[in-house]
Amino acid sequence: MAIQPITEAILRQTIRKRPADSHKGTYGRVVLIGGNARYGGAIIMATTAAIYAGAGLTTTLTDPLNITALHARMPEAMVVDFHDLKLLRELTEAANSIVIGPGLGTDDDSLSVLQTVLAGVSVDQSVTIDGSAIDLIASHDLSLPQAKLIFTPHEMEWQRLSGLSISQQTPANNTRLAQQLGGIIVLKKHHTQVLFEEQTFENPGGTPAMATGGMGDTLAGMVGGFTAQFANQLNAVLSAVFIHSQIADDLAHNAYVVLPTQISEEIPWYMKQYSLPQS
Ligand SMILES: NC(=O)C1=CN([C@@H]2O[C@H](COP(=O)(O)OP(=O)(O)OC[C@H]3O[C@@H](n4cnc5c(N)ncnc54)[C@H](OP(=O)(O)O)[C@@H]3O)[C@@H](O)[C@H]2O)[C@@H](O)CC1
Ligand SMILES: Nc1ncnc2c1ncn2[C@@H]1O[C@H](COP(=O)(O)OP(=O)(O)O)[C@@H](O)[C@H]1O
Ligand SMILES: [Mg+2]
Repeated sequence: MAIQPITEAILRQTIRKRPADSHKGTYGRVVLIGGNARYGGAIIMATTAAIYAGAGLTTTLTDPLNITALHARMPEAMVVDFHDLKLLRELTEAANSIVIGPGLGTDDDSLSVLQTVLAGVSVDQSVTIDGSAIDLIASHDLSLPQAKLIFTPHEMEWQRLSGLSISQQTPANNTRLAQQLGGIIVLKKHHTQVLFEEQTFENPGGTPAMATGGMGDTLAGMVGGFTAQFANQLNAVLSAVFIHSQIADDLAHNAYVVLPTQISEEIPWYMKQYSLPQS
């Protein structure tokens, strides 16, 4: 099947005006898990993006070293030590959308956290698997739960997960491996592709001004926020991918580099534009 572009029409169908009779519970409980002692910034950026993307209630489970920094930047987030596996399981089970992996790391503690999350998720939950969580699944050959799975690998992470070297990552090979894995695959690169069943979408936007650590962590948080709010999971993911790079392209008109946190701050303005009736 031909590769389809992600279009603004998909965003207009997805990001709708909020009903007046609604509350934070209407817009989803997002739980994000990651950020070890070395990579605290990754989970802070993912959490920031989920909140700016409109998640109703956001809880982050991370290494205790990151709690003060996250609270200082995002008081909207609730924060818990990810070593408390009982609480991790409880919070994960209560979530609509889970994001696991930004800055999680790949040591034994990280593996226990990931295994606890994967054991607790259920079919109705969205689970976005990013960064270190992809690496752990690949290196430990972990079995995947029945849930609405979304993987967000860059090309090297896709190599580890699929076994396809970057030069083997052709459309036909990618589709075959994506179907074997199941779920939605966001293959991040210059023109990011989104694979679901037999369909492949390509993001028309994106700029090398985005090549800054944390840019993918930000996308993972946006995917968490959008999948919590918008029922059509494929359209939610396509919308997150499109807006993420559209903001970057707009900022890059006048800026040599675009920071991940700058993207997050712009998300509500772009969502508003897509939610307005077309004149
Ligand atoms: N501030 C923080 O806390 C941050 C924390 N972070 C966290 O760090 C963890 C590890 O994630 P990671 O992505 O940094 O490392 P890894 O998976 O080894 O990938 C890099 C290797 O892949 C290769 N490569 C090939 N193609 C590529 C492509 N298209 N895009 C990207 N890379 C590509 C690349 O090749 P190179 O050209 O550099 O030789 C290199 O060999 C993860 O949990 C993440 O969330 C980061 O987000 C940074 C900010
Ligand atoms: N040259 C580029 N053109 C378009 N998008 C890019 C470019 N370089 C990086 N990006 C985007 O930035 C993000 C990088 O993701 P990732 O490597 O996971 O970052 P990190 O783990 O540091 O947060 C992806 O969304 C990717 O599409
Ligand atoms: Mg990444």
